[in-house]
Amino acid sequence: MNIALFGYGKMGKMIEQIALKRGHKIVAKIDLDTPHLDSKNIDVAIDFSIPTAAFDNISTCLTNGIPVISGTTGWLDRYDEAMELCKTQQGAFIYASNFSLGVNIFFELNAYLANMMKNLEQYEVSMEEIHHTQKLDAPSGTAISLAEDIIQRSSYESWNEEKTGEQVIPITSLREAEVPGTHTVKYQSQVDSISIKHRAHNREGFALGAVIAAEWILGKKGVFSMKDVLNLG
Ligand SMILES: NC(=O)C1=CN([C@@H]2O[C@H](COP(=O)(O)OP(=O)(O)OC[C@H]3O[C@@H](n4cnc5c(N)ncnc54)[C@H](O)[C@@H]3O)[C@@H](O)[C@H]2O)C=CC1
Ligand SMILES: O=C(O)C1=N[C@H](C(=O)O)C[C@H](O)C1
Repeated sequence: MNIALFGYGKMGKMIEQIALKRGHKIVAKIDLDTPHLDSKNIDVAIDFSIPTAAFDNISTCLTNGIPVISGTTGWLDRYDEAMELCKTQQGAFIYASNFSLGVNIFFELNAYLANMMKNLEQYEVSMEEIHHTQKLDAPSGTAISLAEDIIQRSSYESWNEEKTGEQVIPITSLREAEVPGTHTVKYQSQVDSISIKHRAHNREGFALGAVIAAEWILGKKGVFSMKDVLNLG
């Protein structure tokens, strides 16, 4: 499979290593100093760039008929537009706030727990995410996905960086050198607390998930999620 990388930073480099090991070729690396996209010979594009560039990168791929996988976070105000474009172009597109198998299992666990807790008013939910200090967005895309999955299943109505009301899920974002990504969901009552936590040890899980998604999307049309790729839930 011939892959174009949008963003050749920490994730782009890790994806390159894993893609090569799985027998794929990197035919284009698009970054700030190498912005040119020659759409010939590209089977699929993988975008791990920056929040302000993600939509344009996805849009370039879809208008050139290239299936695209995006892991960039912090651009979701334009997600609906990306879905529409994918439909009108009859393209193929997957966005995931987190491509690792472990976090996708954690998403299922979070949803299961949210269903169990939804009528237990003595518990209040809160969330914490820790990432490296170079991260541009906060809260993390993964924390937002976790919060939205709880909101769908409970009387919580929104999330915020602070506890601004009864029905608000507070998300604390901490930045510490070199942390690849740690997420905790905590339910607390007067008498006890229940926590679930996922800690990434490195970036390999994210990168492997993105390459597996790229392999999976070949020959498909539509907007998909990692749930489809991993056949979860
Ligand atoms: N969904 C997931 O599983 C994961 C998502 N991420 C997200 O992926 C993104 C990238 O993460 P990292 O690689 O750690 O960041 P990074 O900062 O190491 O790399 C980003 C790269 O994008 C480049 N870039 C800037 N403008 C660009 C443009 N217009 N087109 C193409 N490239 C451009 C930068 O020069 C840089 O090389 C972030 O949004 C991060 O939150 C990171 C890890 C896992
Ligand atoms: O920026 C990162 O590094 C990460 N970003 C994603 C997010 O915002 O959730 C996924 C992962 O936690 C690493």
